[in-house]
Formats: sequence, C-alpha cells, structure tokens
Amino acid sequence: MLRVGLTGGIGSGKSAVSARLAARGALVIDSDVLAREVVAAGTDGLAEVVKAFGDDVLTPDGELDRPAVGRIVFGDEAARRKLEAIIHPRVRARATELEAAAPADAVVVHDIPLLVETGQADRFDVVLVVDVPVDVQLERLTAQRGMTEAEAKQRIASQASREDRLAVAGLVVDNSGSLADLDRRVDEIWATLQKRAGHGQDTKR
Ligand SMILES: CC(C)(COP(=O)(O)OP(=O)(O)OC[C@H]1O[C@@H](n2cnc3c(N)ncnc32)[C@H](O)[C@@H]1O)[C@@H](O)C(=O)NCCC(=O)NCCS
Ligand SMILES: Nc1ncnc2c1ncn2[C@@H]1O[C@H](COP(=O)(O)OP(=O)(O)OP(=O)(O)O)[C@@H](O)[C@H]1O
Repeated sequence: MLRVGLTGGIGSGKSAVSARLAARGALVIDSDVLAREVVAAGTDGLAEVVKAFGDDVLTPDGELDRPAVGRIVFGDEAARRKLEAIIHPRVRARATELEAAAPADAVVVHDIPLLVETGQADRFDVVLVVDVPVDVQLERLTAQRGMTEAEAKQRIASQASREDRLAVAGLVVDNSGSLADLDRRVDEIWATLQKRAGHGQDTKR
C-alpha cells in the first residue's frame, strides 16, 4: 500500500485532483466527507457539538446548521479549536478504519485540508500539495462556490500559508492553469505514485 496525504488551501483544487486520482484507480478517503458523517443527525459527534455550542447550531430538522457554525468558528479561533477537538479525532478514527479495509496493493489518498495545520505530514509515504496563488483561490471561491470575498479571506486566514504547505510537499500539483492542464499533471503524478507503490515491479513496500 502507498499512503498519500493530499492537501492544499481551500479552493485550491483538492477535490478536482482527488476525483482524477480516483478515476485512475486510487482509493480516496476524503476528510471533508468524514467530517460531515461524524456530525450527522443522531451521532454522538453532533450531541457533543450541541453541548459545546448550544441548540442554535441545529436546523429545525435536527441537522447541523453548517453556515451558522461557519459564522461562529471562522471568526473565533478558540471556538474553531473547540469544534476541531470534537470532529478531528472522530475523522481520524474513521479514516483509519477505511484504510484498514483497503486492498494491500492500493494507492490510498487521504484528502486532508488541514494536514499541515494538524502536523500529519510524517504519517504519509508522500505528501501531495495542490498549489495555487491566493488570488486564484479567492477567484474560484467567489466565482464558482458562491462565497463572499470576506468569507473566503476569513477561511484562507484560518489555514496554513502557501509556503508552509510547500515546505512539507513531496510532490506539488500546480493548479493555476486549466482543467486540461490539471489532467496532464495528474497523469504524471499518477505514474510517479504507481512507481513508488512498486506496481509492475518486483519491489515491495
Ligand atoms: C465549520 C463547518 C461546519 C462549515 O461547514 P461548510 O459546509 O461551510 O464547509 P466544509 O466543511 O465543506 O469545508 C470546506 C472547506 O473549509 C475549510 N475548513 C473547514 N474547516 C476548517 C477549519 N477548522 N480550519 C480551517 N479551514 C477549514 C477547508 O478548506 C474545507 O475543505 C465545517 O467546515 C466544520 O465542521 N469544520 C471543522 C472540522 C474540520 O476541521 N474540517 C476540515 C477537515 S477535517
Ligand atoms: N484548474 C481549474 N480551473 C478552473 N476551475 C477549477 C480548476 N480547478 C478547480 N476548479 C474549480 O475551483 C473550485 C475549487 O476547486 P475544488 O473544489 O476542487 O477545491 P478544494 O481544494 O477541494 O476546496 P475545499 O478546500 O473547499 O475542499 C471548484 O468549483 C472547481 O470546480
């Protein structure tokens, strides 16, 4: 098994990269998806969040009101840390379970937005960083994801800097070009990962 940590700032294109790696045969474990599952209606995770933040973070249907929580935590570091302390251990436990069920020869890609912030670079055989300048992040988040510029800036400010991510990168995907450029780069990356995984060779990891 080759264990890949995939990270990048918000809106850098991690999902675009992980979808392309999945299409080429990688097994992707997406922390954002798991972070939703662990606070789904009826979970103990959601009960903990309500205990910490009050009933105001619930919708009338008993789901987590994500925009409301975002407004609380992205302007208040202590609140954000409190939420992360509830969600991150649950996400890690679930990711470990999913990885344990993967085939022995799999290339497993862990898509983790906060890989650098949470000091997890050493846990992986290779760290793959999706890199774009901040102005491209802002452009994509506002034009394609419907965020206001203020919201986008607030989230970027609560994450590691571009330099901090590049400092731990084993492989870098520059995603400042077109999606066709990205396809070509992901082909190269996939070939490199296949080689590192020892596929088609006698070497074993
Ligand atoms: C605050 C919440 C409810 C807002 O939900 P929302 O649906 O608006 O955003 P979503 O979860 O889809 O996240 C989108 C992006 O925001 C960024 N982001 C999310 N949480 C954080 C955080 N704690 N710090 C910095 N950036 C973050 C990431 O780039 C992520 O890819 C949600 O982001 C959350 O529960 N965050 C805490 C858990 C966490 O750290 N998740 C990120 C990786 S596990
Ligand atoms: N090369 C590209 N050219 C144009 N648009 C792109 C490109 N790459 C990604 N996008 C678009 O930019 C937005 C952000 O990309 P994506 O959702 O993959 O980022 P992300 O890093 O997964 O974000 P998040 O941190 O929120 O999970 C999406 O709407 C996506 O379709």
